[in-house]
Amino acid sequence: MINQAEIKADLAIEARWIVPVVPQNQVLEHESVIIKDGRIIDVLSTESARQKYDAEHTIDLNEHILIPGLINLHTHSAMTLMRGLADDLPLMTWLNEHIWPVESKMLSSQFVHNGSLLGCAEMLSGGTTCFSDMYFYPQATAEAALQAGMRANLGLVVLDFATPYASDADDYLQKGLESRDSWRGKPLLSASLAPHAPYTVSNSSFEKIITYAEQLGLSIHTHLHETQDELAQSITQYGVRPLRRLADLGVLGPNFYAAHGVHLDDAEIKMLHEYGCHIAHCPASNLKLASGIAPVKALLEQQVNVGIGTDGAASNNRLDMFAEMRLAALLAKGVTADATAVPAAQALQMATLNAARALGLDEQIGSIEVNKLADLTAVKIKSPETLPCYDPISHLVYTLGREHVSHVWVGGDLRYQKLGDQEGIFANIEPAELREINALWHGRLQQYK
Ligand SMILES: CSC[C@H]1O[C@@H](n2cnc3c(O)ncnc32)[C@H](O)[C@@H]1O
Ligand SMILES: [Zn+2]
Repeated sequence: MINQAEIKADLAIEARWIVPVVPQNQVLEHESVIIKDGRIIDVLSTESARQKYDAEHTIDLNEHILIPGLINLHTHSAMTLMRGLADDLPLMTWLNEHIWPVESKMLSSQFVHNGSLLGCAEMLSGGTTCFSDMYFYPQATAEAALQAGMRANLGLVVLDFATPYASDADDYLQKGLESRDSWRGKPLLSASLAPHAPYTVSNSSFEKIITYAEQLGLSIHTHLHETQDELAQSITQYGVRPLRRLADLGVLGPNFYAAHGVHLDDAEIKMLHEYGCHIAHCPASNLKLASGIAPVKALLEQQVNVGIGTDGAASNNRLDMFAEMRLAALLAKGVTADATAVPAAQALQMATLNAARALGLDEQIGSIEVNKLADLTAVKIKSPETLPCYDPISHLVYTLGREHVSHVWVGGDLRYQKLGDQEGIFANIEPAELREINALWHGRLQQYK
C-alpha cells in the first residue's frame, strides 16, 4: 500500500470556485486543480487534495474563480502599434487609405516583434493564454509569444500583392513555411495557412494553399464575409459570393476557420455546418468598422462551431477577451430580441473550448479536465463592483473584466500575477521593454495620425 499523501505534484491550486467549462454550467466550490509536468492530473475537493497530494507549491485562491485560459481565435497582435491611428472608418477606407499605406512603409521584423510583444502583454494580463495570429513576419510574433510564454497559432499569411515582407504568393508561402520549420519542436507554437481574404487572394493561390494544407496537415485561417462590399465585389469578379467560391475551390472543411462571417444567409450557415467549418466571431471590430453583426445565434443553432476573437488593436481597439465575451452575449440578445440567446455559459465556452476546437487543440486546452494542459486564468472577486457573487459564470461574462485577472498560467507555468493593488508582473516581460517599444514606435508612427 502506498501512502496516498505521497503522490508528488508540482502545483496545487486551491480555488473558491472553479468553472471547468466541461460540463457546461458546472461550478465547483472549494476544489483544487493538481498540476504535474504542465498538465492537470486531478480536480478534486481541496480537503481530499490535501490528503492525497504532496505538491511542491500550493496557491490559495480563496476569493477567486479559476477558469481555462481564454483563447483569442483571431487577432493581428503586432497591430497594437497602430492602435488609434485610424478610427471611425469603414473597412475598405480604413485598409486602403490608412492601414495598408502605413504597413507598406513601416513593416519590418522589428515592427512585428515589438508590436506582438505589446500585444502578448496586453492579452496575457487580460487572462488570454493562447491566440491565433495572422500577420507578416510570423517568426517575429513567434519569438514574442515564446518570450511571453504564451501559446500561439501563427498564420502563414498569403496575399497576391507585394509588401515589404514578400513579393508574391509563392514568396509568402516559402517564407511562411521556412518560419514554421524554425519553430518546430516548440510545444507552445503551431501554424496555419492564412490567405488574407477572398478579395486579396486569387484562385490559383488558394489552390496552392489547399495543397500545402493537405500535405502538411495545416488549418486554413482567413477573413470571410466581413462586409457587404466584399460580397458585391465577389459577385462582380467571380459571379458568386465568396463562401460559394471557396467551396467550389475545395477550401472548406473541418480545418477551415474564418474570421467574421458577418453576412451569411441560411444556406451559407448550413454549408458551414456541412463542411464542419468554424467561425471566429469578432464583435467589437465588426461594430467599430460598421461591418455588421454576425448571426451567432443562428450559427450555434445550426451547430457551427463559433469561437471569439478580438481582431487587431487597430480596429478593436483592445485585445480584451472579457470585453469580447460580454459583447458577444449582449449583441446576440439585442439583434434577435431573445434574452436567452448566447447565455453566459455559452459565451464562456466560445472564448475557450470552441476556440480550441477551431484550432484542433480541444484535446489539449479549452477546459479544466484531467490530462489537459494547465492553461489557467484566475479572477479575483473582492472589489466592490464584483460583489455579491451568486453565480460565478454570470460574473465571468457580465460583471468581471480584464482588471480582475490575478494569475495566468500557461502549461502550468505562472506567466502573469497581480497582487493586491500593485502593478501586474510578467514572468518574462520587463515593463521597461514595453515602455521603450512604445516610445520608439510612437515617435515613428505619429506622422500617420
Ligand atoms: C495578411 S496579414 C493581415 C492583414 O490583414 C489586415 N487586417 C487587419 N484587420 C483586418 C480586417 O478586419 N479585415 C481585413 N483585413 C484586416 C492587416 O492590416 C494586414 O494587412
Ligand atoms: Zn482580422
